Amino acid sequence: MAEDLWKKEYDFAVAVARKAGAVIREAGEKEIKVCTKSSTVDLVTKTDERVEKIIIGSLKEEFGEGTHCFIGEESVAKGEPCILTDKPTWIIDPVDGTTNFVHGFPFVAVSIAFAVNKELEFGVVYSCLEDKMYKARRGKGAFCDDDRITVSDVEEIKKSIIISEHGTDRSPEKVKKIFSTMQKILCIPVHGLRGSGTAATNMCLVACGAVEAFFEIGIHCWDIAAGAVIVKEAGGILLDVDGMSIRSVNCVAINQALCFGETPLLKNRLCLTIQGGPFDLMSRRMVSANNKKIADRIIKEIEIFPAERDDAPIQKK
Ligand SMILES: O=P(O)(O)O[C@H]1[C@H](O)[C@@H](O)[C@@H](O)[C@@H](O)[C@@H]1O
Ligand SMILES: [Mg+2]
Repeated sequence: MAEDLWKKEYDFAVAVARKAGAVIREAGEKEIKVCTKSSTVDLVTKTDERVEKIIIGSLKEEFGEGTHCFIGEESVAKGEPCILTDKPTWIIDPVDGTTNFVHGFPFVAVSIAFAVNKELEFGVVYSCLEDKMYKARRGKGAFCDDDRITVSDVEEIKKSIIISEHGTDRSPEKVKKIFSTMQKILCIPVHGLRGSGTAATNMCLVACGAVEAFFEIGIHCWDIAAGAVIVKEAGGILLDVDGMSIRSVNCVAINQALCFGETPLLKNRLCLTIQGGPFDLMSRRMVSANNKKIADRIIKEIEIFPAERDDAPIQKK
């Protein structure tokens, strides 16, 4: 019988995600709930680092040191490289929804993905305060616990709920673009705009059909790697917002745009359209949706801002 490739790693990832979720819940009980809210919010929780160490330690113990590579949010924050090679690689966000966790806002997820030859083989997202285990293996469907999940069949943008996040950057120029995008999408109009505070959970909500699309500019590979497999295996689509293509050229408008920058009037005359490109795990931009029609419609409204690629060379300080 053909070997069920990576099944052992997948099953172990589910078990480790559940173990990590229990640690997060216990930390919430011990560290968070016992404090007054104001002191909690100031708490710089070390739970993220502790949980990532538990996850990576368990994987190394099970599969051997040096067998696999690791990309973990906390390890990268400490200077580890964020480069996806052909080697079997774990991509880990130990606590997705850190701000939610500190506030006791009930959406916190453990996100564990596994890639080989730069292809995502499986993803596991454990929403640990809801006790929901979302999981998917490439080519084998997506599940929440033992139930098969599929994306929504809605095609009309006006019947859609779109989910996104404003991230952690509060620089005025980025905040302006983020909220201008959200305003344009809301006023299409769509049925609603939501945000759970964790990208991984947002993508699982796309996969189970609760919302039609999730997008975020500035997101990291560890936030979305597992959710990407789950959305795709649930029948959804993943795109990069890869910039503008000019449908028709108006030279005067081009010159004006070069002089004055793009304005709404010019954008129309320039007939600029933002196209969705192939999903790029490291690009810091992503749209996941139930279908291309919904994805393309919201991509048109997204105002991109630059975000250094996750796999960009580390600048020597
Ligand atoms: O909780 P994180 O692992 O930091 O990721 C969050 C991020 O903090 C938040 O700002 C949003 O970008 C969410 O989509 C991420 O999951
Ligand atoms: Mg995260």
